[in-house]
Amino acid sequence: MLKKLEILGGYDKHGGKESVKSLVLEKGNIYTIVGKTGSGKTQLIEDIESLNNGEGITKRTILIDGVIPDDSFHQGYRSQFIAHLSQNMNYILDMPVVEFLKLRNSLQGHNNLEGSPDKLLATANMLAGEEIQPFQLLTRLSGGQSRALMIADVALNSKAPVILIDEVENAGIDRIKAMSLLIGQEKIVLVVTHDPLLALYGNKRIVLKHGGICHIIERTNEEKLLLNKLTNTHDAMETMRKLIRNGESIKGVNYIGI
Ligand SMILES: Nc1ncnc2c1ncn2[C@@H]1O[C@H](COP(=O)(O)OP(=O)(O)OP(=O)(O)O)[C@@H](O)[C@H]1O
Repeated sequence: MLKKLEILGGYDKHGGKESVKSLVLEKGNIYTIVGKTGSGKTQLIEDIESLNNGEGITKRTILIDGVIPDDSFHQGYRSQFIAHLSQNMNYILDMPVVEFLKLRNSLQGHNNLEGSPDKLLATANMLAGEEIQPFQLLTRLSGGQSRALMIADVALNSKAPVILIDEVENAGIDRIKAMSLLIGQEKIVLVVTHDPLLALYGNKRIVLKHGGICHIIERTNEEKLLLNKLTNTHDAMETMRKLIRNGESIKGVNYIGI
């Protein structure tokens, strides 16, 4: 059972040593990864995903519970250790959503209740802006619906203790619900984001510059209060979005925080 993941600093794009020599990531925490375009956010996610062993362009080293994972770990367990939600859509079959989920469960031989097709669909629909119908074809899902399905799948079915998420803000899903769904599972969650609400949602922010981790910001009490206000604004916006989408007028919304 994973206790901690550790990133040992490597080199930035200019060949300088990263200011942060070691960063320990613990279970039950969300870490957001922030920085300008091209600062190396995705590269950091890739280093973690590939469990970089001091090589590659950044020369970072990823330790699992204090040690470099050996070859047998890479061959046998790595894919179950890390779940990566990216912009890519990996479902390629063209069949109704519910049939696909049933087929997948039977192929994997786990008909456990957690990931039953009905529960997975209901969970995905908590996140998707537009409801996914059970008999909708997979290839007809919108980007947001696909994303919602993948996040629900990882939250309910994946045993991976580490989750890497590359930019969910433009995915057309309720990003705060998605985060709370994932964080409820005692996992290490790393999220690349430019969104202040998501950034403040994390306990720590990993700041990148010129390809190197330059510092770690702990969320302050002031930011925590701000997060509450932003969450109220977000909830009000979501309610209004639904009303507008349904062709209704905006009334009776709780405007606290706006
Ligand atoms: N430490 C490093 N040394 C050398 N090259 C690096 C380093 N970190 C990142 N790069 C390279 O810099 C380029 C930009 O990095 P990356 O795509 O990770 O940036 P990003 O912050 O995710 O950008 P965006 O916000 O635009 O998606 C990539 O080609 C990446 O491989």
